[in-house]
Amino acid sequence: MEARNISYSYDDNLIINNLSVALPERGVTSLIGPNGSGKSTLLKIMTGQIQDYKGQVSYRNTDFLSMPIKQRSQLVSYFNQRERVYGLISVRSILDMSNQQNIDYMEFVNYFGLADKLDESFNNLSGGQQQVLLVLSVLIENTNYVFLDEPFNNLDPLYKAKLVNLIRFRKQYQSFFIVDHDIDTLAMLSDWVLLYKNGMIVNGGDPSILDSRNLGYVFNTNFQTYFDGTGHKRLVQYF
Ligand SMILES: Nc1ncnc2c1ncn2[C@@H]1O[C@H](COP(=O)(O)OP(=O)(O)OP(=O)(O)O)[C@@H](O)[C@H]1O
Repeated sequence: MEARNISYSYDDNLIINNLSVALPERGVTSLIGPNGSGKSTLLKIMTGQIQDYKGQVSYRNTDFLSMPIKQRSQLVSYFNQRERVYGLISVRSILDMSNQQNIDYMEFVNYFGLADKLDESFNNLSGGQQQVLLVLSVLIENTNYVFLDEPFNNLDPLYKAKLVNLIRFRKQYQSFFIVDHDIDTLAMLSDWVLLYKNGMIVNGGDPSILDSRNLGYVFNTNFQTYFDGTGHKRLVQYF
């Protein structure tokens, strides 16, 4: 899937500036950049929720917006917790609504320990449980491309580890495009990292590009990198 020469403005503010990106058919690509810089906007463009952009989003050389809605919804799914609030709807109904392919989702429900919550309303879940449920409802859509906007928000270390491991398993079959501010988690999970600033991708490569110099440039603040006991490069922000 490819976005080519994308530009987008809200009112007269240019948010995305002639950006091009190609996503592979499998694996995890992450997009890292400052608050309010346009990352969610880019995801909305690539998933067809914003359509009045300049440039083109295509899948195997076919314009994405020209595809029938059904085909688009089998190709891409999108998660953004801020935009999914289900109030009194039950956990089971939320999952059933997403389950267009009739898969047995109980394995996922059990994996996240939500089996006893199936008949609870969305409002009665904790923040982390709501987050996990919503990511899960996107995963069971089982699309080729999965766009996740801040999937690790509100997750405790166990939930985070479970979600990371689930994505690691599923990336063999699907392509994930993830926006998040949890840089340490993205460094361990991603196959490719894109650094984003001022409406443009300013750097891209494997997670080794997440060093103090590149991140300092993107965020205008200070980072230090070090190697942990397992030999993984880790990153800390210092103040
Ligand atoms: N519907 C809208 N109308 C007008 N301006 C908007 C709208 N949505 C977003 N913006 C503005 O566009 C800019 C980019 O927003 P966006 O949500 O894409 O940023 P982001 O990089 O995802 O930020 P964050 O990391 O804080 O989630 C912000 O300045 C925001 O205020």
